[in-house]
Amino acid sequence: MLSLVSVSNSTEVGWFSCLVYSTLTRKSIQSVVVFLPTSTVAGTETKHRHKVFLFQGALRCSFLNAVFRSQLLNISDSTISQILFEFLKHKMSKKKLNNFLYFHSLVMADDWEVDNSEAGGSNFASNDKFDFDENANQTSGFEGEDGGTRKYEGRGGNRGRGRGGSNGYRRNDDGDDNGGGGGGYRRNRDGEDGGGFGGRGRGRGGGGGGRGGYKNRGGDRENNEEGGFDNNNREEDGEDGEEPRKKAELYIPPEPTENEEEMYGSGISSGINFEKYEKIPVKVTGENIPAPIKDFESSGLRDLILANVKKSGYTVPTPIQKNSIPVIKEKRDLMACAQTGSGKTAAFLLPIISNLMEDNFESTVGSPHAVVISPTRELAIQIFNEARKFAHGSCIKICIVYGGTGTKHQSDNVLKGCNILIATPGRLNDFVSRDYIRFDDCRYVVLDEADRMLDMGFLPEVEKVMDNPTMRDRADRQTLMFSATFPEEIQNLAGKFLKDYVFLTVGIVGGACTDVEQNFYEVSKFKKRSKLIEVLEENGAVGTMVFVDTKRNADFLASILSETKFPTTSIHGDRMQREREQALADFKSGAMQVLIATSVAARGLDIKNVAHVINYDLPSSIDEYVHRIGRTGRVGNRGKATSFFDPENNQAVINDLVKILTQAGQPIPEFFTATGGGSSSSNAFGGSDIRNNGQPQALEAEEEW
Ligand SMILES: Nc1ncnc2c1ncn2[C@@H]1O[C@H](COP(=O)(O)OP(=O)(O)OP(=O)(O)O)[C@@H](O)[C@H]1O
Repeated sequence: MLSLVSVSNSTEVGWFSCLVYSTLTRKSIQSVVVFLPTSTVAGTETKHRHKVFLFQGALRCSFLNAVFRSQLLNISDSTISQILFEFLKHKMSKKKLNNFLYFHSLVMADDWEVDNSEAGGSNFASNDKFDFDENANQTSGFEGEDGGTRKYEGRGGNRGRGRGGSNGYRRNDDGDDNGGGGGGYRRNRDGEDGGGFGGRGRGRGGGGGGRGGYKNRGGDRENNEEGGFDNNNREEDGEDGEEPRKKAELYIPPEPTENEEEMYGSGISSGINFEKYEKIPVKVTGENIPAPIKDFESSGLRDLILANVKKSGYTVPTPIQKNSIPVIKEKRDLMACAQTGSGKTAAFLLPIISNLMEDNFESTVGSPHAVVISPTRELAIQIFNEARKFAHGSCIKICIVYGGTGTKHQSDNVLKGCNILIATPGRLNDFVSRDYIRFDDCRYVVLDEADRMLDMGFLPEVEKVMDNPTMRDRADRQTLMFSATFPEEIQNLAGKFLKDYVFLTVGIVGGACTDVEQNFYEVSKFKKRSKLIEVLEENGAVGTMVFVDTKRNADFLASILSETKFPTTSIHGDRMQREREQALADFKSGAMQVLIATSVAARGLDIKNVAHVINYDLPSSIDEYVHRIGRTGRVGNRGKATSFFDPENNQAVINDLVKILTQAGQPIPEFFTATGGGSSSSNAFGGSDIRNNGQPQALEAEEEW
């Protein structure tokens, strides 16, 4: 049997020798073909050298990756062997080769090396004769294959995927899938045979598009929220330089709905454990703390808002709302922390809208009265929709500006009048620098997911906003910060933007939602993929969010799952904004059962019917874990989270996980202790008012948590 192994770049050479060694030691494997960018294979065990066939150069890597992945995509072995044969014989034309390079956009998943064990054996018939000639393969004639815009039109045989270019990972058995680029990974069962192997039928396959980042879209200067973020390990755009840069796309988002049913039907209905919120201990510290409200009716919110609250299906305020609403109404600054899915958005929007209605400030074009900043575009859109529903029927105008979209459309909206502006920081600063937006009238600055907004990734953008010459002094504005997690070091940083603030915590700072059942499996990275399918089979796939660490793995897994019975899409920072929104819409509507996501979707997103969150890759930060699993089990509903614990890579987070599990009353997996645990990042969660200025004022009896 001939086994195929490939490494894609020199950074992977480290694990390479071990891989080759372990591959070779498996008795059934007689030969290993190695495609390397350099001749680094020298370190391979010499006794196996006779079994190793070497090919050098990036093209070989791309090609073999393509072949390798083709196999996963169910191209028959005979097809692969034919391709390989042709290739090795130097008879393959560039045109034909391109046909297979189509797959390259999905072959670079981080865990791809694991496939060596699962799929590395290509099952070539042992009598396949390949004339391996290392030197003869040095010249490819295809260098730069990844640099330009690749066209993968019409060559079929390989199944394209997706539909209409909008969202990827869909099957299209009709073969008509011309839809504008960027969809990627389309399946086209009837792809035109452009001369490839085994192609048949008609239609246009391809699509590709790939990753590669999309800086400079529409001339935006935004940065931070652009690429999404992966737990502070943001993959830089075009990092591997192997794939074409995504074309800029002028995306104009659809107009928000005016249909009341849609507007008010978007929220999650409160669940069976909603009443348990009342038992969560609340602590408030600071000077002259306003008393909490008991219900919406006596909250002092304007009647119109109360009517809209009712239309939203809210009958009782959650603890964060009971305590925040009076603080904000009384024009105090606030740093607030409450568990995921407990209604923080309404806790700041309702009193701000009410105050603005009362104060009736004069409006100046481009000078909003309140600015809400969110770390991700999708969260900004969600807050925008929430604000629209609470302000519906009033004179308060809500606007949104966020990256990945046409600037003109958004600036036009802002210039039509804007009382409350929801923004991602990059686009906000871009608009400020173009003088579309000023902060002279800005009475409220809200940082949603405040700890994220103040961490290293976003802090410079936030400082830019706060230090803008037009920004009102902190004494003349209210600054409000909300999150489910608030590490002490971030609280320290936050202090400089706040004045005489109230510090409010519902439950334990950074604690996980107790309505989420948390399960763990010990899974090595080599087994994650099959485990994922097993878990989906067991639990049902509908409403499952799967978190992975890298954008490429998100794409890769989505493409693999789409080959199964689970309709799957993905969201991450390298997808076009149109695709991101479409992916979310498809997941929300149920058209897609599974959403594979990077951490760009970890915070804030409030999606109905998310039944299950799977951490395919456990995040290294416990806060990140808390946010991710908080996509389920919201407003008193029960949810389930399953995490794959990789003993090789996840030791460092064990102690923090143990604390989180203990606090949430969840069982601790036995293998946590068996594997010995790791060091805990001491202040990773928990905490109290860092000002330590006197006794916390317990507003409600403290109960066991
Ligand atoms: N008083 C209430 N009664 C019933 N439902 C509510 C109430 N307040 C908010 N909700 C609903 O609860 C859901 C979660 O609210 P929200 O998104 O504001 O949570 P959050 O605390 O901001 O969560 P996260 O930390 O994940 O951002 C939303 O669907 C919202 O409409």
